[in-house]
Amino acid sequence: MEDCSVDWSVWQGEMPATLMFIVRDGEVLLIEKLRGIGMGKINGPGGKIDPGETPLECVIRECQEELHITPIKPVKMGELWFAMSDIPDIHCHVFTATEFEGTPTATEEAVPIWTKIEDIPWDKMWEDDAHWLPQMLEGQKFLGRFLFEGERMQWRDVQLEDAGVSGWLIS
Ligand SMILES: CNc1ncnc2c1ncn2[C@@H]1O[C@H](COP(=O)(O)OP(=O)(O)OP(=O)(O)O)[C@@H](O)[C@H]1O
Repeated sequence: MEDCSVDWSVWQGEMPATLMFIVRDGEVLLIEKLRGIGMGKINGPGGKIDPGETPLECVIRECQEELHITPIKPVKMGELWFAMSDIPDIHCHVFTATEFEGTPTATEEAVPIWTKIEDIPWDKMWEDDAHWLPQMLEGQKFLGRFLFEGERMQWRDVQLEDAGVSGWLIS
């Protein structure tokens, strides 16, 4: 991979966002995203953090809005730093949970898809996902930094456990 043109030591995401991956019985709750950034892709529920909201508050609200469920005791597992070419840079906080209230329901924003971990459809997801989601689903915390040109990943760096967590911008 070529050198990265981004100076990550001063990088600040312009758009704070969240993602949630609920895991139960060897399956993960994914969505087909019907609108917003990454429309048409498979991802976890999540979205932009509203002004005054914490990442935890945001990820719970987005699960309620997109799937009509409330995750219980979400755990922050990682940060994703996306330097983008055509949209603002995204600073995403990634959570997991094993319990939730409600029934995952299709909405105007998302269609829920329970997926066996071994059947995750990488070719329908953002390119970076294959470089941190498997590790996270095995319980490892992480910091992933990625440079995108449009929808194509140009550069990546993923740090696991303490090496990653110590780089988080928000604990
Ligand atoms: C570049 N590689 C990427 N890999 C994995 N996930 C990515 C991603 N780039 C963006 N994402 C996620 O996509 C959602 C966008 O937010 P998005 O749905 O547009 O926000 P929100 O639901 O608030 O949308 P509306 O403005 O209401 O349409 C948000 O979870 C964000 O973390």
